[in-house]
Amino acid sequence: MEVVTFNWKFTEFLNKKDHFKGSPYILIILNQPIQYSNDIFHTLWENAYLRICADGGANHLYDEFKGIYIPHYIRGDLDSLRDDVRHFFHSQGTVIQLESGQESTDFMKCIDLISIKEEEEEKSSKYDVLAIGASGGRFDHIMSNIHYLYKLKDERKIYLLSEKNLIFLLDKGKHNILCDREIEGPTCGILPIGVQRAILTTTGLKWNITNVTSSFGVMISTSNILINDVITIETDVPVIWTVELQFK
Ligand SMILES: Nc1ncnc2c1ncn2[C@@H]1O[C@H](COP(=O)(O)OP(=O)(O)OP(=O)(O)O)[C@@H](O)[C@H]1O
Ligand SMILES: Cc1ncc(C[n+]2csc(CCO)c2C)c(N)n1
Repeated sequence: MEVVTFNWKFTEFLNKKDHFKGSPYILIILNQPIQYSNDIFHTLWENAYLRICADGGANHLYDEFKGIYIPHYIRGDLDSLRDDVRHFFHSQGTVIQLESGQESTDFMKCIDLISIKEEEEEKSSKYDVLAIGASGGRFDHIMSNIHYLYKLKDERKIYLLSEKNLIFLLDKGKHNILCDREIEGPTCGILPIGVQRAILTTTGLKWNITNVTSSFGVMISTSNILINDVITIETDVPVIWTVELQFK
């Protein structure tokens, strides 16, 4: 069985010891306060292939950085984008796209844009997405952001990144997660969201399990602790991996 490896190497990436050599990613700024230090945000921004604000995400970018960072696109139903922010970014060359459908969120509308760009570029592979601001604030928004990890799991890798958490989906199968314990951990969790139950086998954690059934109302692994740099997880259905982040 194929083993899927996740390797973010946050420290190397954020210290810019090395130019980012991972797969190219697209940065989506969601409508939440941007809580990173300037250095970290700068690195996330600089290394992105394309930068997109989901509607009111642009307000935060503008308020936080006073127009230093100009996104390629602002997209959404534009019910959150302030007029002063719209005018400023428009004057700086940002493409502002109104998509008024009320069946999908502005996050999803931004991902639709990425698919459109990939078709235009006739790309055979899909860009990874790094979405910031996905896990704070409104619970329905947080769940919707996680829902899109499931919906798009066969299409591309999406990472939800906040100042405190990294969240991504593990599809059914075997995974090696290479953790950078300078920044990731100590706590982590495996969440069988959207499935009836998952049968899990793990190594590298303080509380490992072997062929154990995990489901809400029975047992879920939260407040677990990384004890190795490499965590292995085997699951028979998709589950959510979450790890605490402590940026120094
Ligand atoms: N409080 C929040 N917590 C987590 N994610 C959020 C939150 N607010 C917004 N987002 C994310 O940012 C995106 C853009 O925000 P925006 O406020 O424009 O939302 P929306 O999709 O128009 O939904 P709504 O109209 O219900 O607010 C959302 O689609 C969502 O992914
Ligand atoms: C069953 C159902 N529930 C809620 C919505 C509303 N909704 C979902 S995404 C979205 C866009 C937010 O900008 C809105 C308004 C719907 N359409 N269908």
